[in-house]
Amino acid sequence: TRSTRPQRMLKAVQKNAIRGNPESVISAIDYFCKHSEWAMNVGDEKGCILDSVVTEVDPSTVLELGTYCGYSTVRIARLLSPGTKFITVEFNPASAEVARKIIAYAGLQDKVTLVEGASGDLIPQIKKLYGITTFDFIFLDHWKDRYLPDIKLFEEYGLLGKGSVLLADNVICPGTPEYLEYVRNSPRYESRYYPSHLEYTKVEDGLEKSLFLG
Ligand SMILES: CCCNc1ncnc2c1ncn2[C@@H]1O[C@H](/C=C/CNC(=O)c2cc(-c3ccc(F)cc3)cc(O)c2O)[C@H](C)[C@H]1O
Ligand SMILES: [Mg+2]
Repeated sequence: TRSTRPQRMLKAVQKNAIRGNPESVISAIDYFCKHSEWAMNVGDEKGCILDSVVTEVDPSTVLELGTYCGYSTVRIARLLSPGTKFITVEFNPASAEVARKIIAYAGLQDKVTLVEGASGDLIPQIKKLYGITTFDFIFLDHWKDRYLPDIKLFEEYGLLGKGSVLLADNVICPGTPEYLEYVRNSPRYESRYYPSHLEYTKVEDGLEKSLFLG
């Protein structure tokens, strides 16, 4: 049967990247998306903003919602200090399998815990299952209508501490209007918009960084 786009992306990584070299894995995926098939990775332009926020926060605990093929997982994991706890959540088994292979090809499998399942099911159990009290950095890149319900779960289960940083992809395209309205109007967050473009295109998009004030 015909391969899937994530499988073709994995093949491109295995063919064009150097095993154990995260930069080459990132470049191989960006090249594939620019010259072969567009895919919904955060991409190189927004990826640089992601890199700068991760570097600035230098988190001890990280959560990513929506692993997809692992592109942003590799971008984040390559910047983390040793001993950082990084959990990424993906509920599509086929995506999770491709992501595991791409993360492993980059040599970052020991830095990442990929959990297969739905964020809504996992979030209430994270303290118990992983011994994490609060997250220093959270990257939201899953279904856009789930950003708001999930941030409310973070609050409900006490997973945010003073200074926790949330970074949300696609706040313009496809857009996350309810989430934006919430973080921009809630007195519990200080939000800032980083203008950019939809991955591999000239379409306007951007990232919203929200600092939890406690
Ligand atoms: C239980 C559900 C919630 N809990 C969940 N728990 C765990 N994993 C979850 C959950 N919800 C979803 N996922 C996983 O995350 C991935 C899904 C990611 C979704 N991303 C987009 O839709 C998007 C679209 C465009 C775009 C822009 C313009 C266009 F023209 C076309 C496309 C651009 C972008 O940058 C985008 O990130 C993966 C496929 C899916 O299995
Ligand atoms: Mg995205």
